[in-house]
Amino acid sequence: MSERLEVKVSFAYGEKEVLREVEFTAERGELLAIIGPNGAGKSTLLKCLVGILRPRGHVTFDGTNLLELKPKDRAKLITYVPQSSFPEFAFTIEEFAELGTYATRGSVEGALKRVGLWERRKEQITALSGGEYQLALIARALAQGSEVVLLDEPTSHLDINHALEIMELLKEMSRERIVIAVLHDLNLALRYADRLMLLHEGRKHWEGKPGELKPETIEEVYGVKAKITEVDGHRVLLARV
Ligand SMILES: Nc1ncnc2c1ncn2[C@@H]1O[C@H](COP(=O)(O)OP(=O)(O)OP(=O)(O)O)[C@@H](O)[C@H]1O
Repeated sequence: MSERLEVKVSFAYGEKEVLREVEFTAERGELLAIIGPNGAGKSTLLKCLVGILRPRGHVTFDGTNLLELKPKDRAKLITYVPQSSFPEFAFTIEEFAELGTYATRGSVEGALKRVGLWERRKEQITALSGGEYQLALIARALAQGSEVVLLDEPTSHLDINHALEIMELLKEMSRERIVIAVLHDLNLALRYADRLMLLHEGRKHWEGKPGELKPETIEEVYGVKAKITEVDGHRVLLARV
């Protein structure tokens, strides 16, 4: 088994071309961060990977083009955690985690324990704070048991403590699967990702390890002056207009 995701996709909303031959690979054991300015196509890319949108091209895992699979078969291999918005329906935390297509009792228990919500499983999902709800979303993805987990801005709306907690969890999850997260916080991306892919106007502008990102690349894409320095062994990005 190659345990590798190979992607080459293009996508248009009607006449509007949004992704242009975006090509990359991701390996098991890797946390890949997708970064880029607003409107670059990051969310669209995740939706294409998971099959919510139908791109041109291929999304291949271990030699199988996921785009050709039935949704149920695809769900075994790839899971998507959307941008956090609170559910309108009344579920308990446990029922919510069971919503994944392939969740089993055992996998739900393991997932809720992993994110620290097992003791609260009988509470209503609406009783959770934003950060806790994000953990419940991740538990639902974990319970599904997929090889590839995609997350759209998993740390948005979270305080720094909860954001770090989520990133630590993603890092741990990535040891035995492929985790791909859209991140707006470049410092979290620099600190936690094994690799970064920078999208700009629907194209892959740059790809590399956090240690390889140059301030000029940030300036080209975001239009801000950037400085990258090191604090406690981590690369830190400072930006100014
Ligand atoms: N349903 C849609 N119909 C038409 N255009 C859309 C649709 N959804 C997104 N777009 C457009 O596609 C482009 C890419 O949007 P997308 O949401 O993928 O970007 P993004 O990089 O995730 O942005 P952000 O960081 O602001 O969330 C934008 O120009 C957006 O206006």
